[in-house]
Amino acid sequence: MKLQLAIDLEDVNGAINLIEQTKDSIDIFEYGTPLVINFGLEGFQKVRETFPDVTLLADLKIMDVASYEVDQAFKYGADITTILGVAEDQSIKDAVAAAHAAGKELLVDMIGVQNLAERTQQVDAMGADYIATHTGYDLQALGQDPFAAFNVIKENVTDTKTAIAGGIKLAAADEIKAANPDLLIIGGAIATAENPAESARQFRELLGN
Ligand SMILES: O=C(CO)[C@H](O)[C@H](O)COP(=O)(O)O
Repeated sequence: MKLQLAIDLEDVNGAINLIEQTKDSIDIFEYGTPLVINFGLEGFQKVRETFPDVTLLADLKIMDVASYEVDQAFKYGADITTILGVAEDQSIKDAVAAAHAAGKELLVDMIGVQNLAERTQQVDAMGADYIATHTGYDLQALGQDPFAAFNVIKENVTDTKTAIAGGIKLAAADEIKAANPDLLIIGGAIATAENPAESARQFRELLGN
């Protein structure tokens, strides 16, 4: 299981500071959508220039014009980018093709997908690298957690790696271990902790690798 830190802060220097504090414990750093919206890929480039060797995911949540947007993410230094599972099939196929032509990876974010089992099978057949269940902040506020949805994804993939995101805390250690995703995505539980380095270290210890 790999550990991804989702950085949903509102400033690039804060993101850089957080990476510096946690980089010994984290496999993949996510340049979150709020950073994309506020500072675009030029902000992302600053993170890449500061950390040439870390694995960076640009959370673009692409919906259309997929090959162009995927290409842009990689042009600015991303290793992985994201498209939404509710996008058109053609967009997801174009995104997979563009990512693999660049020798990079694509994560399909299933936020908002209603027919999860069927859509997971369809996306799995399109050749994406990761399929992620994602309970967004708006549903987290209503008390939903991502583990039930994650099991639907896990039961319906063949080769695609699985990921889970959305309000996951260390208190869910047993559920995390039982779910055993390929990629565990943690945002606020590390980023807004009193001691992010220690929180990241505790998640790393839970993963046991
Ligand atoms: O993509 C996101 C929001 O759209 C977040 O990065 C994801 O939900 C993980 O963060 P958290 O653990 O704080 O929910």
